[in-house]
Amino acid sequence: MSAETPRILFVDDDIVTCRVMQRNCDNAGYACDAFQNGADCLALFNKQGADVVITDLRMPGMNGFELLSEIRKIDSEVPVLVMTGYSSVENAVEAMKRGASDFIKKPFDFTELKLLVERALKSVRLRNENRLLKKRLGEERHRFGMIGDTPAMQTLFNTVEKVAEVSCSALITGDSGTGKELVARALHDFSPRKDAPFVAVDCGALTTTLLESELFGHEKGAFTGATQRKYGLMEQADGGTLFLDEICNISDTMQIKLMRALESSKVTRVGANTAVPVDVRVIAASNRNLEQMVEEGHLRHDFYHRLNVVNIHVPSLSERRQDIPALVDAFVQEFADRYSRQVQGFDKASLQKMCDADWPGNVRELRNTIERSVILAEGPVLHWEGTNVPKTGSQLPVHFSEEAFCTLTELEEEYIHHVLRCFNGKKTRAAEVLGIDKTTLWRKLRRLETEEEAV
Ligand SMILES: Nc1ncnc2c1ncn2[C@@H]1O[C@H](COP(=O)(O)OP(=O)(O)OP(=O)(O)O)[C@@H](O)[C@H]1O
Repeated sequence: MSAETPRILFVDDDIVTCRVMQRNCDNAGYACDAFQNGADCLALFNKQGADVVITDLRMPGMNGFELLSEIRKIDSEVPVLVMTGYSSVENAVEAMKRGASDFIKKPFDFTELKLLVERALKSVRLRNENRLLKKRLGEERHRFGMIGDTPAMQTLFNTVEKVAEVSCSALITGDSGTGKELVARALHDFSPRKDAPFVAVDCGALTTTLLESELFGHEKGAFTGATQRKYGLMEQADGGTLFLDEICNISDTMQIKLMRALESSKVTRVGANTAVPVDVRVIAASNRNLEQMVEEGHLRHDFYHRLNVVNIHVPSLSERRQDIPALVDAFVQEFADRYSRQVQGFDKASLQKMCDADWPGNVRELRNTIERSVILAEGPVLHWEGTNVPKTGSQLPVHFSEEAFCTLTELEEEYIHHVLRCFNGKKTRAAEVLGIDKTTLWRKLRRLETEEEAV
């Protein structure tokens, strides 16, 4: 028997009908199990499933309607054909209402039944093919681990595909949370450099001196605290990709040093006399208008052009609202799995509100909103009121006292540390929950540390 042999479960309390049916099915090339009661059929269906179930309606014990309802609880799609010797319109209507795919009047000849079985099998085949096709289409549309069905995202995916092939520098622009880092990773993962490291540096998080030592490394004794040689990130990324995030925050001195390293493909560790050859592809990202920064003199013209060989712009979420339902679905699924929550998705009105909202924090903000909704879910259907709902006191995770007051700065410090503690010090997660980018969090923490040192 081949794996494609259709499996039929047949139920009729008359033993002769069962035997005839089995014989006819054998001859027709179906694998048929026949039962004289609904409970036995249900037990096997529960264990192995079937391609088609054919059941009589009037039977002692579990009748055909009850069997149909039980099967529908397990499988909402398997075709169930009902047979009835007491053919009445009411029975047929009732059977179809309960989810039967077809019905047949008794007595019938096998050729007649076979036609119905073939029709049912064909509809199952078509549905499966359709699903497969949709899945394939979906995979094509959701490329590089990114969701995006809109023309803007399809254009982006095509550009990523082309740019990934070559090793040129690329500048990724777009608002915070639009997915620039995902694009950078895709450029690396789909490039010939994919087996070498992808090294990301948050340029906004480090002072010029620290960034220099991070990027270029240093020799033992190069400065106080340099107790041993350190290989810089550029050397670590050798053969791979160096991702410079928040490039707009880099100082003039560093722009010059970095440009020199990129032009010569060599780095000089801090405190070293000789340069070491490196082969890195540089991808930079910024959420600021770099052309304007060049015009205003905050960014070097030559540095900007060195990075901007190809510009990949990631559109903000409000420019591609049609992607919101697919993103919502994917994030609901992701967080339902992660937090083991039995949730189906948002109700229609909430989904509409999500599609209409502005999402200044873009995909990151949408993702965080969904994560929160899934964690706090009170039932299988999620509900979202919108971003503009004022928070009541009880929703705030801090307790305010009428006797003791603190400054906003103190409150901010307290809250940042609270969130960091909740996420075991993980700054990326903390920044997401706080609704700020990583650089801003780093800056705030640096400011707090400096203030503590000064006390
Ligand atoms: N198209 C997308 N499909 C699925 N997830 C996405 C998509 N775009 C962004 N995300 C998710 O949104 C979050 C923010 O993305 P990412 O960090 O790449 O943004 P960014 O533009 O680099 O942000 P920033 O400028 O603040 O560094 C991440 O969790 C990312 O996985």
